[in-house]
This record gives sequence, C-alpha cells and structure tokens, in this order.
Amino acid sequence: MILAIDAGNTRIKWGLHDGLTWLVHGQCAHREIAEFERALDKLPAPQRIVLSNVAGAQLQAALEPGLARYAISVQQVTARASQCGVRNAYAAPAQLGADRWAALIGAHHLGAGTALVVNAGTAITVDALHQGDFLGGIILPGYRMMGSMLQQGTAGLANDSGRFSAWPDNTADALESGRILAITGAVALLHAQLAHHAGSMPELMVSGGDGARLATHLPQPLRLVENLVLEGLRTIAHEEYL
Ligand SMILES: Nc1ncnc2c1ncn2[C@@H]1O[C@H](COP(=O)(O)OP(=O)(O)O)[C@@H](O)[C@H]1O
Ligand SMILES: CC(C)(COP(=O)(O)O)[C@@H](O)C(=O)NCCC(=O)O
Ligand SMILES: [K+]
Repeated sequence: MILAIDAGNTRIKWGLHDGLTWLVHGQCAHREIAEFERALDKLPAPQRIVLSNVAGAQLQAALEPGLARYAISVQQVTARASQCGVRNAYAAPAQLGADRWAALIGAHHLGAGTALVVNAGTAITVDALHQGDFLGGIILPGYRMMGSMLQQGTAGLANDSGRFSAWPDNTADALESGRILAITGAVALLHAQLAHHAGSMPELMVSGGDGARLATHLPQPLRLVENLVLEGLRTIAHEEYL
C-alpha cells in the first residue's frame, strides 16, 4: 500500500494505491486538514508514504502530526536531474516544483511519448515532455487567481460569474472569456510549438482542479487525467523501492 499526498497551494489531495489500483482518493482545503486525518483513520496502514508539498513549511508542519501515527518515514519528493525515466532541463533541477516533477513522471509512466502536461491548479503550469526529456515549461496565474487579481487591481471590475463567449458584450463575460483565453491560448501556442519541435502531434494531458473547466476550450483530442501528480508520486515510490 502506497499513500500518496499532493499538497498544493489550495488543496491537499491524497490517494491510497494497493500496487494495482487506487483504492481511495480524497481532497480537502488547507484549513480542513482534520478531514485528511479523519480519512486516514478509516484507511489501512500504508507501507510507504510519498509526499509532494509546494505549499510551504506551515502546511508541511500541519501534515506531520497526522502522518506520525505510521512508524515509517515519509518520502519527500523534490525534483531531480533525472528520475523514473524523465530527465529535467531546469538549470537548477530542484527548483522545479515537486508537483510538476511528479506530474511529468506520471505522464511518462502513462505512456506519453511527446506531451504537453497542463496542471491547472492555484497556478497553471504547462510543461513540455519529449521522449522522457522535460524540455521546460511556463507558470501562469490560475483560473481563480486571474479573477481575483483583476478584482483587486482595479476599481471597477467585480469577479462575477460570467460566461465564455468569442465576442463578450458585457463585463462579466469579458472577464470570464479573458481568463479562459489567456490560459488556453498559451496552451494552444505551446502545443503548436512542441509539435514543430517534435515533428509530430504531441499528446495534451490536462489535470488539476480547473482541468475539466478548461478542457472544452483546449485543442482536441486531450486526455483529462485526474490526479496526475498522485500517479507520478506512486510511480516514484514504487520505482525507488524496487
Ligand atoms: N471545491 C474547490 N475548492 C477549491 N478550489 C476549487 C474547487 N473546485 C474547483 N476549484 C478550482 O481548482 C483550483 C485548485 O486546484 P488544485 O488542483 O486543487 O490546486 P493546487 O494543487 O494548487 O492546490 C482552484 O484555483 C479553483 O479554481
Ligand atoms: C508553480 C507552482 C506554484 C504550482 O503550484 P500549485 O498551483 O500546484 O499549487 C509550484 O509547482 C511551485 O512552487 N514551483 C516552484 C517553481 C517552479 O516550478 O519553477
Ligand atoms: K498546479
């Protein structure tokens, strides 16, 4: 049993994998960490725990008491120069977010040859993978953050719920369409750029809390993978202990 935990800047996601399949998945906001602990109460004890945390020391400290019940050490993932068949182009490999690294390893493990890996969470990352080489990628403010940034930085923009439209004719729709196009436009551009680099059509893999919301506006076909980071974490835990 592997317990994989993906601590992002908005939510904690976890899953228990028995070597064949995921037995459970769960998620909660940082302030609802008691929910995570209650979920652990109901689960069989894992033999391995693997953790990615990009949300800082305070969340790390909040996670530890819940995990202390198991008399095993937590495998804390940080990005490396290479691991599980993926090579990291970052000049300082450990600077890459552990969640991005795990997602890339997850994508590679799921059979992606050439792929653009989109993680739409608090921030949005769009990372290029080509035959096991992570070429590089970008960081954008996330869907929710784009809305709150515009609201905070202006006097006249409210973060109302608008609808996507090609030619918005009101403020709410203009805001909604703007953030969707900012994200999906960047993804489409990088997808075309990667296709040119690779000489073939890259797979588009999309995950994260806003993945489903963005999917209909993205180039098709795409693969919506729930919990790609957890998939990568369990791959890391599995291979490291072989
Ligand atoms: N119930 C929810 N709570 C919080 N965010 C949600 C929820 N449902 C969808 N979202 C969206 O998902 C995003 C967070 O996705 P997630 O993948 O959990 O991020 P992170 O890994 O950064 O914690 C938020 O920015 C928000 O737009
Ligand atoms: C880019 C991120 C903030 C994304 O975090 P998330 O939206 O998943 O909470 C995180 O992967 C991070 O802190 N990365 C370190 C910098 C980098 O990857 O270059
Ligand atoms: K993310």
